[in-house]
Amino acid sequence: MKAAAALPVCCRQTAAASLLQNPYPSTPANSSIPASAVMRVKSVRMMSGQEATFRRIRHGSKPDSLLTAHPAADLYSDPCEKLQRLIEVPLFGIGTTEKPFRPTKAEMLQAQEVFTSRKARDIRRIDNVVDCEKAPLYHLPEVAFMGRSNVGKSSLIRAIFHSSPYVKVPVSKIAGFTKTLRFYQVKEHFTLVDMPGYGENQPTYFKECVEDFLQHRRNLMRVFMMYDSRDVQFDDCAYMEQFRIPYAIVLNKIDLVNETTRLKTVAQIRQIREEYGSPCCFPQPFLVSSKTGEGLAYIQSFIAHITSTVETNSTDQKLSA
Ligand SMILES: Nc1nc2c(ncn2[C@@H]2O[C@H](COP(=O)(O)OP(=O)(O)OP(=O)(O)O)[C@@H](O)[C@H]2O)c(=O)[nH]1
Ligand SMILES: [Mg+2]
Repeated sequence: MKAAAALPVCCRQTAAASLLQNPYPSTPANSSIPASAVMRVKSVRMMSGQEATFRRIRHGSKPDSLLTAHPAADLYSDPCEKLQRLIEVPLFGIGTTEKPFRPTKAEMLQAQEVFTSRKARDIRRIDNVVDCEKAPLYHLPEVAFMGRSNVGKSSLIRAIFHSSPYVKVPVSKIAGFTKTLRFYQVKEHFTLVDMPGYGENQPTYFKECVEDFLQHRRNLMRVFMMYDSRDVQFDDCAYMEQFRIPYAIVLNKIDLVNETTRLKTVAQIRQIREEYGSPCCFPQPFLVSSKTGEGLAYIQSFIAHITSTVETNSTDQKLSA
């Protein structure tokens, strides 16, 4: 396939440079969400003890369920839905055909079980390659996590596997830590792929490695475009739109930003989709914290849903097919 566009770090030399210049401005000019509505948002504090409990579960020796361990906590509610309650303008859903992903608690518990391992081989790393042609096609659906260095891709995968004590996902505070495509197989259901980050300390072979993967991987169901909630620039989405790669936006590290910042970013995503069309972008962004576990159950459910591992009836199938 011809390479007409490249990811932002490489895009200056490509024909798609103009498309990528600033397709998603950081301050939408005509946002239909009034600034006053955003500013009226009250800051909501995190539930006390939530982070500590999540840590205990993550490092505990026996597999546990994040959801059942928090019967009273809001770990299985969608942080995005909480934002929606604060304003009247819909944050996502353009027209009448788009419905947000709303798994029930029972469906979330089922998804949680998918990511829980009781044997070492249930969930495991199966490959670690630079050249995606060297990674076999596993005949399983694949989902991949991409984004700039240090946004927390590996940390999110580690958090997703928190009930699987046998699988180790290396993370580091040093940007550019993950240098290869790392494939994790989840039982006989699907594979998750952790990708090298771009920007700071990106590997020299990044373009070949990641673009080949994105353009040629036949089983790739969805790419999670990850951002650090403190510094969101949607300049890389144009690449996904151009190559028609289905993706969903993930705002990680929400523990580090307040409700107002979250709301502004989500409003910006809505604006972008309206202006740009964004047929490949899943309408609903996922707000998560790999550190506290907030939003984790939602993204676990979404992965289980799009890989047809857990049926989620509350979703418009058209959006996630
Ligand atoms: N506060 C907070 N810190 C986080 C969160 N997620 C990741 N981090 C921290 O961010 C740093 C980078 O995390 P990684 O998961 O290695 O980031 P990455 O995107 O995989 O980075 P590369 O492999 O370099 O592309 C680490 O110090 C993590 O502890 C989060 O949700 N909240
Ligand atoms: Mg990494």
